[in-house]
Amino acid sequence: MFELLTEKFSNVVEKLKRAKKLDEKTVDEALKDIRRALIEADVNIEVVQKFLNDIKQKLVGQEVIKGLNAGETVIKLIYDELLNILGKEEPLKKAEKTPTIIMLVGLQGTGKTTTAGKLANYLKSKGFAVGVASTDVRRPAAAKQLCTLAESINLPCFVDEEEKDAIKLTEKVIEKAKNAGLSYLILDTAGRLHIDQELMDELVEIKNKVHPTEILYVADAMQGQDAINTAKEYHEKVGLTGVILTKVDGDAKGGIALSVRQVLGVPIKFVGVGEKINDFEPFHPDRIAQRILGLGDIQSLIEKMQAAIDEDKAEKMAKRMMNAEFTLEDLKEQLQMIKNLGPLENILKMIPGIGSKIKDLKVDNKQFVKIEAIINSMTPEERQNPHIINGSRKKRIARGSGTTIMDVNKVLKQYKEMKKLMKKMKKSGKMKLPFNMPNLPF
Ligand SMILES: Nc1nc2c(ncn2[C@@H]2O[C@H](COP(=O)(O)OP(=O)(O)OP(=O)(O)O)[C@@H](O)[C@H]2O)c(=O)[nH]1
Repeated sequence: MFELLTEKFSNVVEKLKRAKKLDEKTVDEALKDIRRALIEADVNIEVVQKFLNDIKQKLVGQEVIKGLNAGETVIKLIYDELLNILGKEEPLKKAEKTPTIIMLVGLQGTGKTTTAGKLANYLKSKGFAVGVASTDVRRPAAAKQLCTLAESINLPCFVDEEEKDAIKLTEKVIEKAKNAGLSYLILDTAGRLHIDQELMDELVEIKNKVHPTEILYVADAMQGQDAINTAKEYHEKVGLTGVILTKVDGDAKGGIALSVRQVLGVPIKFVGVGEKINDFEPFHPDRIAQRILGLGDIQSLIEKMQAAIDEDKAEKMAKRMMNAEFTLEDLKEQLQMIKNLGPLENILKMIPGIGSKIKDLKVDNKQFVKIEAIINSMTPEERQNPHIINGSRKKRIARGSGTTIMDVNKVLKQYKEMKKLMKKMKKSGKMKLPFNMPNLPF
């Protein structure tokens, strides 16, 4: 979702890094490029204006920061401003008395029910006793969908198909949930295709009845500014405490993520990154800002790897990458590890410097299997020293993997490209980020 922003911002960053001094022309050009990038990515126009004004103001009288050159100083300001508009990371609040009730609201089809299951699963993975409940009396199928999801992850689901009054239903399910000794209850509410006064009244009544600790608006990232406008109405009528952005894995332009905090004044708390129950993550503004600037997201990459392999191995692998010691053997090992982590592109995007080049490194999932077969057909020596792979070796590898010499060449080229980038970044010191980035493990 951040590809467009990453591509454009990385260009700005590259230009700034080459700038010798902070003259008006350099800064104006950078700001113009940023403005274009933000508008193209569908960022709310007022947010764009604020972003540019704040940077301009900070630049007035700005001295070059010690240890950085002129361009890096501007990059640091842009990073700070990105963090500013994305807002601070805010974890879920907890109620004084259990269960903490998290009410999910939003239009039909945004992924609300799926998100209720994902959030419950996420909290369960943190060791909490969690349950889900539905207050939708008009569409019994929605409650059924929620219970099927809950069943698949062994969590209790509180529904009452006989009850046709949403408020009475809410009272009943809350009572049941309270007796179940839960830490969290996720309350999925009814959705509509459009904003509807009757539904809003119902939501307000439910809110007053159950006093939820969190009221999270589930927004479909693909709907861009429309989703923000709808969220605004929900916020005015019901009062939101946060947003969950779904379908971030799609080709949404990313502007919505940069607009929510400023327009609504509430944080994005989680993002949905796929259709599966585990495709769900807390929203980390600092990591997103790094990713947008083309600085990668090593922290998320390591966390993803840790989920699939042991910690030592993940750290060793990341360090090898940071030192540009990356061999085809490493690539093969990574391919095996990340098979369960979704499309390879999503992983590559987290590697510093690769996010912005991702278009040149397109690896689709069919290719994924092919790459593995090709590397498997190499000898261990060839994997460590790919430069020894000559014409006859290529022929043998292609035959062994059921592919063509062209396919083998492609893998070697992609590998070389990755290695080149890592080397370049190591040399330019970009791996050691030019300023203090929080949360980096090195
Ligand atoms: N790619 C992707 N699809 C998602 C994500 N979250 C939900 N979906 C899909 O979006 C569709 C709608 O999700 P639901 O959970 O049924 O949506 P809802 O808002 O509850 O809609 P109703 O149940 O119709 O009220 C489903 O096909 C989900 O699999 C996500 O993060 N990424």
